[in-house]
Amino acid sequence: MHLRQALRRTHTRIALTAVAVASVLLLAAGLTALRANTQDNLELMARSLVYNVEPALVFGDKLDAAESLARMVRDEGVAEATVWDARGNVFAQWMAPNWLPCNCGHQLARVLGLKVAAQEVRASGVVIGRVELSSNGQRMLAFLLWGGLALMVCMAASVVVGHIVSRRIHRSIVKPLQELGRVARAVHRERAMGQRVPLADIDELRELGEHFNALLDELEARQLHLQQENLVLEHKAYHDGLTGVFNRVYFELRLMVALRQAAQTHGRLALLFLDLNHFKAVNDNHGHAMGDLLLKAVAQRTQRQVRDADLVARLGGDEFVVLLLEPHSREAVQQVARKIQEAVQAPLVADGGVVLQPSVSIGMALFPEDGQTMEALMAAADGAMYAAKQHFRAGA
Ligand SMILES: Nc1nc2c(ncn2[C@@H]2O[C@H](COP(=O)(O)OP(=O)(O)OP(=O)(O)O)[C@@H](O)[C@H]2O)c(=O)[nH]1
Repeated sequence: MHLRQALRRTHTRIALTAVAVASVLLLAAGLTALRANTQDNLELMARSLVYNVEPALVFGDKLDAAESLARMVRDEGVAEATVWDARGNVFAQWMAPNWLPCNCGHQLARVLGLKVAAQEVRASGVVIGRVELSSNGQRMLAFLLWGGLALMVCMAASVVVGHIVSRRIHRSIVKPLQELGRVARAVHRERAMGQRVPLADIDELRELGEHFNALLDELEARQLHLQQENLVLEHKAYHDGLTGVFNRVYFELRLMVALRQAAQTHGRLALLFLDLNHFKAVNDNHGHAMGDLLLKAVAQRTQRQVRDADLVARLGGDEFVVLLLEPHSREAVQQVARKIQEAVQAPLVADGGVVLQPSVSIGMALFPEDGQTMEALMAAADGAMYAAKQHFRAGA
């Protein structure tokens, strides 16, 4: 069952019970008071009748007694009024016309214990007759009917009010709870950390919403921190710390994938191996920092000579490698190698006016003709670079 239905049901039950209990108690109290008042009235009227019918009894004037009866009790809620003579015979009588299909008022009066009001008629201290009055109970019946009607109206009003109250409560309690659920679901399923719950009007729920939002703030900050850390770690894992180009791990991964794809599509690949000449002398003569500067310059200069899709990596020390994807021909690769060599070997002016004259040996290998596995291709490029270095040494 939904909370809204439960609230509506509970409110309606409480309201109906309260109205019913209050109405029954009020009706009971009202009837008791009315019964006492009716009994008093009957007694009072019986006493008045005694004085009015006494002359008629003394003179035996039944007509006058009947007129007195009718005149006095007609509109006073009396069911039956009887005057008895001293011998116990009916001297005069008046009976109220009954408009109702049943004798409900009279029966109600009996149920409520309303007694017949009786008074003796005396003349000169001698009992000459008796007067008896019984109530028709119609005032009490009317009270009961109007009270019942009012009870119905109150109950209908309670149902309406219960409905309105439950809707208000639903809006102020259930809606905020639904919002909490919606945001929690979005965070859980879609990792939507940017979502926040709107704050409710009810203090306790607003406090809950504030705590929830604070928790989301913290989670979002942690997630951001983790993402940044992951990026840094990923960068560290695949990049060379000094030069910023890719490292050996990443190069080997990419070469493996490129070889597989090239084998499937009958494509071509080219590998250039670079090794600086006499790099040790730079370190020795100008210091390690100058050596680092040269390594960074070599990385940048090489990177500038290739396309974005190609890959430059530092294998370690003064060794670099370039992976060229889909080269047109061996001549095209040789041309790229020449461009790289020219760029790297341009003079490098360091701070303090020191001018370095870098030199590099480059070896190349092509897939598939020079090697079909990663190891074979790298060995071929390394061999070619070694041959170029030997050539350089022989010339130097
Ligand atoms: N500044 C600097 N030097 C490094 C770094 N890593 C390696 N080296 C040095 O680079 C040099 C590389 O050695 P080699 O390649 O044998 O020296 P080379 O003088 O270039 O010898 P050839 O290649 O035969 O011409 C070594 O002296 C290493 O100490 C680095 O990160 N920074």
